[in-house]
Amino acid sequence: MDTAVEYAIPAYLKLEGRTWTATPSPRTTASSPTGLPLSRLSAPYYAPWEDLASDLPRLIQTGQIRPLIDNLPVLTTASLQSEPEWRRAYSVLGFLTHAYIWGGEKPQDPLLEISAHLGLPPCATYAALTLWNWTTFPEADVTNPDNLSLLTSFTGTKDEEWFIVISVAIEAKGARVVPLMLDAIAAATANDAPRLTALLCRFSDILEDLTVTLKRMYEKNDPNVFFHQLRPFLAGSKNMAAAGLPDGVFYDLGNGQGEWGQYSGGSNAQSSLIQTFDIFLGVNHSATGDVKPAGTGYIQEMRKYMPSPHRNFLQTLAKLTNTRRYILSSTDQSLKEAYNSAVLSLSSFRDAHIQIVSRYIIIPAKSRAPEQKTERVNLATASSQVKGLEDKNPTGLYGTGGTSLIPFLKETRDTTKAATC
Ligand code: HEM
Ligand SMILES: N[C@@H](CC(=O)c1ccccc1NC=O)C(=O)O
Repeated sequence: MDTAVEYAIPAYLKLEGRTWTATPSPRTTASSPTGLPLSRLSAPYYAPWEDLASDLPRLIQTGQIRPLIDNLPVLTTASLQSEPEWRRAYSVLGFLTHAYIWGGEKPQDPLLEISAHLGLPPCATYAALTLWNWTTFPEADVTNPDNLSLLTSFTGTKDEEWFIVISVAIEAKGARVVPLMLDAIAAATANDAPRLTALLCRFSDILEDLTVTLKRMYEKNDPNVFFHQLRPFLAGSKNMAAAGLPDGVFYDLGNGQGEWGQYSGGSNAQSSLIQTFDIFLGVNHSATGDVKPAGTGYIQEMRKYMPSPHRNFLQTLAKLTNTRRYILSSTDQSLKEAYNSAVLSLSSFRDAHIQIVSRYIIIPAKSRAPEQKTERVNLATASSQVKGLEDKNPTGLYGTGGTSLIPFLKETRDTTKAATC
């Protein structure tokens, strides 16, 4: 296996500690694999959390999850030692939180502390559900979703597993692009147009390969299972009045104290990968997506739902990137062509994604739900019933992040395309 370059997240994190100006040797980010997400907190102290997490589908289906979570002891973070342990704790508590809210509210101090430690909000983000929630076997090619499996699941279905591991495989493949982009920035700085052209062509090839992996979503994730069984659990607590959470979720701090919070649900928009590509190519989505506070778009807002090192990486990359400026001022025709096809490969990725959203959300939302899942369906479509939003979106459908899906996704696709020169 191609060592740690293939592990998206470790590669990102390793880049954190570097200065990014010099051309890295292709293997500097690959020297030592950081390893897989921790599959279990080994300290017996945390067994109450792990035992519920490992049996989640059954406990949800049999209606036992709420009383069991109510009776959980309030554990402290004192026994969390390594960063992988903090991440595992975050992932497990993210699952328990959403299982409690949607499977039957009361996340306690540890989740607030753990999320503060990681620079994440106290809910099931993409990091909890995806980045820190998979495993594989020794020597496996982690860019192939067939080799990946899930640690914690809401439904216990293959469909849920496939939905998540497709993203993990994309992260792993996408990690290869990170050193490539840094090389490209260095090439632009050195006024080396032929090298920049070659790197942009490789960028396009990898992006096309990511689209192939994205389209594998259809293989083992049934749209009806996704929409009716899984998706309700991914929903957040923001704009969820119609689902019965007018004020969001109460975070109990104990001794009668607490506060209400509203958070977006989990979404791949909370992955730093695609945003890295946008920043590198100079695609600017700042006006895209209608979220408060005014002046910041949804894509920008979603950075708050990323682990803080990812957020910092994006910020630094935005300061460093010079490729688009360099290409615009260049007269080199093959460089411009290479840049345009890189941009178009990213907009094709977004096109394939829009088709997936039609298949997995728009179509199932129109069809009738299986009998026993009626209540779940209400939850699945609840965000579309939020008062005041219907008029803006005739399809009545919203992303887990609360955006009106298709118009928003088409806008990000069109903004991408518009970057061609
Ligand atoms: C069944 C599978 C999927 C469905 C139904 C789906 C649905 C959606 C929806 C509704 C949004 C709108 C905003 C939001 O809710 O955050 C969104 C955004 C997004 N999704 Fe997906 N998604 C799926 C899989 C993926 C995968 C595998 C990726 C992998 C990279 C991905 C990448 C993104 C990105 C980057 C955004 C932010 C918008 C953008 O940058 O264009 N999605 N997705
Ligand atoms: N925004 C999507 C959900 C989504 O993309 C997602 C949610 C949790 C974990 C990973 C996700 N994305 C991709 O595989 C939706 O509206 O259904």
